[in-house]
Amino acid sequence: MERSSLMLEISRLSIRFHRLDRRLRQVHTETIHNLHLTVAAQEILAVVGSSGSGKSLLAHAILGILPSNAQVTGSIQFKGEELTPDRQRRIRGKEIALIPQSVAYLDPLMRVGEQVQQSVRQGDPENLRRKAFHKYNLAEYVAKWFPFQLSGGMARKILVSTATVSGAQLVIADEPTPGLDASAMVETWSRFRQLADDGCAVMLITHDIEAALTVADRIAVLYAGTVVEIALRSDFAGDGERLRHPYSKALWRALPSQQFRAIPGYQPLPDALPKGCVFAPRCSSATIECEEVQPEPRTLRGGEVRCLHAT
Ligand SMILES: Nc1ncnc2c1ncn2[C@@H]1O[C@H](COP(=O)(O)OP(=O)(O)OP(=O)(O)O)[C@@H](O)[C@H]1O
Ligand code: NI
Repeated sequence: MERSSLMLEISRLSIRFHRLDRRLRQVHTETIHNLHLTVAAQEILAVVGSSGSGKSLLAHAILGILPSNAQVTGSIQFKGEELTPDRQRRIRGKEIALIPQSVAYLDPLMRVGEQVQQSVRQGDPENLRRKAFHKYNLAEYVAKWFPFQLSGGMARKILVSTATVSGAQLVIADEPTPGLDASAMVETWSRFRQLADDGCAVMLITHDIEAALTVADRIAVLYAGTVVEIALRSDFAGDGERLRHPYSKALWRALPSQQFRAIPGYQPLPDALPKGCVFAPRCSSATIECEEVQPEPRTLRGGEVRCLHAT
């Protein structure tokens, strides 16, 4: 991918939490470690991973809204320049927009139409808000409502509309579709496609790999706080033979359409990570080396993989 078209470039990102244990000793848990990924303009990158794999933390790190006991190391670049805390504050909600996982992020004291209109930076706010409402079949009078009057699905539509009318160049959507009916879901995906086609970079965070495959160009597979593979959408086919990492293959084969072949075991918790490859304890092809060494990401067949044995 051409460097100039890269909107977001993350390398060696780690997030550690400090807290005191019962004996008032400092303990650290590393919830994201040595994570790499890129999102280019005109691209939808899906970040998939099971609950607790670090998806929301990744989004919050990019926006600079992690809790104060989180320590971030590594590099996050936006349009080729480091995202410092100061720059994050300046461009958040403007050049970079978040569709948060929780509808609790809506301002409870502001009418929802106003919330959507406030995020518009280019064009006529009311006109853009009306169009967004129309596409989502939201009645015009809903604009005057407060968040507590909305159903879960309506609140979700407001959140997506707020981000998509903002004119941001990078949109990060953290599980944007729970509570949406099928037609609203299709509308959301087509909005994201439209944004990307207009030059925006979209990062779609989801645990729903099938949903990701309907809309994403590339898929980053997150496991225990790190990206184990970046695959192309077309790699998720057949029996998963084109996928590079054993965990991605396992995710694919566990889907209902692929006969639910789940692998035994659990994703390790941040405070009990294995010494070597994070997936080694569950991997049927793991060797002694895998238990000792953390594999670095490497390019393979047009994607990326973090596995010593992938071919
Ligand atoms: N403020 C915090 N302090 C300590 N640990 C945290 C904090 N917030 C999150 N974590 C831990 O970081 C890990 C990743 O959390 P995160 O919310 O990013 O997961 P997720 O992939 O978004 O999950 P889900 O799909 O359920 O939304 C979890 O193990 C969680 O317990
Ligand atoms: Ni989350």
